[in-house]
Amino acid sequence: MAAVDGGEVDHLAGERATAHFDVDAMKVAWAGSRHAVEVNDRMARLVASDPVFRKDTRTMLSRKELFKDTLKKAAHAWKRIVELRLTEEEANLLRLYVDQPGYVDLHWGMFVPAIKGQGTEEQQKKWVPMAYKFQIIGCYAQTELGHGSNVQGLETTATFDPNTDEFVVHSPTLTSSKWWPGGLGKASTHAVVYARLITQGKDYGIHGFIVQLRSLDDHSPLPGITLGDIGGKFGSGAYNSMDNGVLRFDHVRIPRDQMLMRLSQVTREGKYVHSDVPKQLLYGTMVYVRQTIVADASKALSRAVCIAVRYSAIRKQFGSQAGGPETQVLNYKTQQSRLFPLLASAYAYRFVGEWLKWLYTDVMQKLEAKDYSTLPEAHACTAGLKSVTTSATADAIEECRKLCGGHGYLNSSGLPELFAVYVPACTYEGDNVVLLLQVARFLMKTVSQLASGKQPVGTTAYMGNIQYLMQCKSAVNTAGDWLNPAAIKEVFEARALRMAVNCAQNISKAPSQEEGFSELSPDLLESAVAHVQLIIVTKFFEKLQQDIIGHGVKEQLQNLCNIYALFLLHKHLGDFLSTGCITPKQGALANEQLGRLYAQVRPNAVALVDAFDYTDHYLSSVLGRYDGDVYPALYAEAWKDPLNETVIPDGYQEHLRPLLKQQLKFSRL
Ligand SMILES: CCCCCCCCCCCCCCCCCCCCCC(=O)SCCNC(=O)CCNC(=O)[C@H](O)C(C)(C)COP(=O)(O)OP(=O)(O)OC[C@H]1O[C@@H](n2cnc3c(N)ncnc32)[C@H](O)[C@@H]1OP(=O)(O)O
Ligand SMILES: Cc1cc2nc3c(=O)[nH]c(=O)nc-3n(C[C@H](O)[C@H](O)[C@H](O)COP(=O)(O)OP(=O)(O)OC[C@H]3O[C@@H](n4cnc5c(N)ncnc54)[C@H](O)[C@@H]3O)c2cc1C
Repeated sequence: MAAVDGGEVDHLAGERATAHFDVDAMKVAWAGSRHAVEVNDRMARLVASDPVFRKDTRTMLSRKELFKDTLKKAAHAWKRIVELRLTEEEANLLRLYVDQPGYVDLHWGMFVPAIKGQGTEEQQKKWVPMAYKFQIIGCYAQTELGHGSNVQGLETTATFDPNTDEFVVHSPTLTSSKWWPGGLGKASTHAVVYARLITQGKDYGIHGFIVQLRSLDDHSPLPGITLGDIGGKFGSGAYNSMDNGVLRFDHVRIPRDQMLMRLSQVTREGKYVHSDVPKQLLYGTMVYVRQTIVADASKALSRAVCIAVRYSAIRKQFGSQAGGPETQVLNYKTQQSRLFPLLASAYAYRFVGEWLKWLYTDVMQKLEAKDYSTLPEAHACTAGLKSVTTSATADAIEECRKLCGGHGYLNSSGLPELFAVYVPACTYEGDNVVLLLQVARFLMKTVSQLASGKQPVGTTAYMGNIQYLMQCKSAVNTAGDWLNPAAIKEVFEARALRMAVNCAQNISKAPSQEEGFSELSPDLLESAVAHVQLIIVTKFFEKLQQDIIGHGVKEQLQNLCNIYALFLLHKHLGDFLSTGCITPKQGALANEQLGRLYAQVRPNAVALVDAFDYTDHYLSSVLGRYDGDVYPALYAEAWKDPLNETVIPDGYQEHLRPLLKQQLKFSRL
């Protein structure tokens, strides 16, 4: 079934007819199962057909109107979820297709997971049902005006008072004001607040506390609490639907049992007791969300690519000398070499996101059984993949805007808003550089353990092959040799390992480990990126080993996988050459092969984006319409702008007319 909600004529029918594969089967490969295709399709259509979820005028709304519209949509979504008795999977998809950031994201995405992950069973029994019924609305209040990345540097205090069996939550300085939490500004009634726990005169560092912020009767802030929105953000529409907030506490008292006590407890007497679980589990909610952000990266990227591919097939510029028809811009090799790697990346991120979800579930099961051994790997993978996929996706959305020429700059193309809503993903849930440095630390630790004979496992298992990978030379002789997965994997592994080992050796020459790490941090970032790119390439190859059904589907995915890997090789040629993994000639052969692969993708490009199965409502782009009827839609859209409500603009009488009617006063004019 095609995701049409556009017009009658299919201007892209010719493009669709040239596809060499079964699009419906590709939809299954993309979504993960036939069931997933069906649920996605049903939820997307449910949203698209409901007038409350319209978003075509969103960028023209004022901040207040936009926020109210978000409240309306969230309440309506909840009503539909309850009425239709949607499952959690369906409800989550409904939220996704409503496509408007709002307090519910933080309520479900962070507040509830924080209580589930850090609360005792008793605390979960008390708070989770209320949150599930929306009797309370929660947010995740960690970041402060003065500190975000450095969680251990937060300043808010929660001091235990044994006389009343309460914690006193306080913001001692301006910089300790909570700043940024989504949903905090106007909607939330409660928050999980991260604060320094002080008891019996000692500071035990950061812990989570459930704090009520607003009255459940009239929504006014409770005594001692100052609350507000932190102000307008980048772009029109976009993330301005979210009430990111500021919060200050003036000696606010909460019962002792509102400290989240799964990891550590404070007794009635005020004694601090730490359980035998690693203290990093305090960061568990962030790990969970980073994993969902990787899955979301493929959504955002595929959306931008879908728009750019369809429009590039419609848009024509220049023609034959003989005055023949103009050329579709998609036929230009430059357009292909900019666009097809992004198409391939969308598929790559989709599959690595699927794998990461599996890894996360596996780690959670192990944690339940008190096996904490895979926690560092889970942290490194979520942090690294979050960083690499969001940075590349943000860049890619902007590239798609440029690929759409001037029209890409119009709000009606959908790309400006998509970009504005997406870019903060490079910052929230951990700044991408800070997170890559975490990966680098993990890599340096792994390298240092190699000497002691400890065999690395999981995504660093390749490092165990150090003898071979440090000296191997690629055997690629022809462009076609680059189609061999083993040839690609070998050079990606050798590059990642050699970069990590180089860093480790250079760090060891520094006066101290810390100084060396700091001095080498730009190189460490690149080393971390190389490791993460290897993971993505490897997971794509592993996906191809699975049972993939449908005419031509596997072949298309193989092409995309090769494009993804060879594009990275081309982009980071300096790494591969300087580490001696390949020769300049082999680099040139990879580029030659890339060109051939682009030619194979060309007739399939439109069908490959159709396989994302997006409705026109979700894409919200006149350029990315399923039917390709771009020009009438662009033309009609312009007339909807509030500026066109009147022929003569507001301000004509005051500012334009006097100017035009002025008497010339300058003699020389
Ligand atoms: C319609 C209704 C529908 C309803 C239906 C239902 C709908 C359902 C809806 C669902 C919607 C979902 C959508 C969500 C949307 C989200 C939106 C975005 C929101 C954004 C939120 C945020 O933006 S929220 C704040 C995030 N703010 C950070 O992200 C701070 C980063 N900053 C750090 O994270 C730490 O500050 C940093 C740097 C590690 C240093 O940590 P540190 O100071 O402790 O120091 P060290 O670096 O020394 O680490 C010491 C040792 O801990 C190890 N380690 C560190 N972290 C670890 C970890 N996580 N796990 C394990 N181990 C870890 C490390 O590897 C070391 O290990 P070792 O000692 O062995 O080497
Ligand atoms: C849209 C949005 C929504 C958010 N939602 C929430 C929320 O719901 N709840 C919440 O608690 N927080 C939220 N945040 C806050 C967010 O998590 C932080 O902004 C983020 O973690 C980055 O921290 P920071 O702002 O302190 O950046 P900083 O750390 O101040 O970064 C500034 C610069 O310094 C660099 N830098 C910092 N440390 C290092 C280092 N060690 N080495 C090298 N370079 C470094 C960074 O790379 C960056 O270039 C949100 C933020 C945004 C933008």
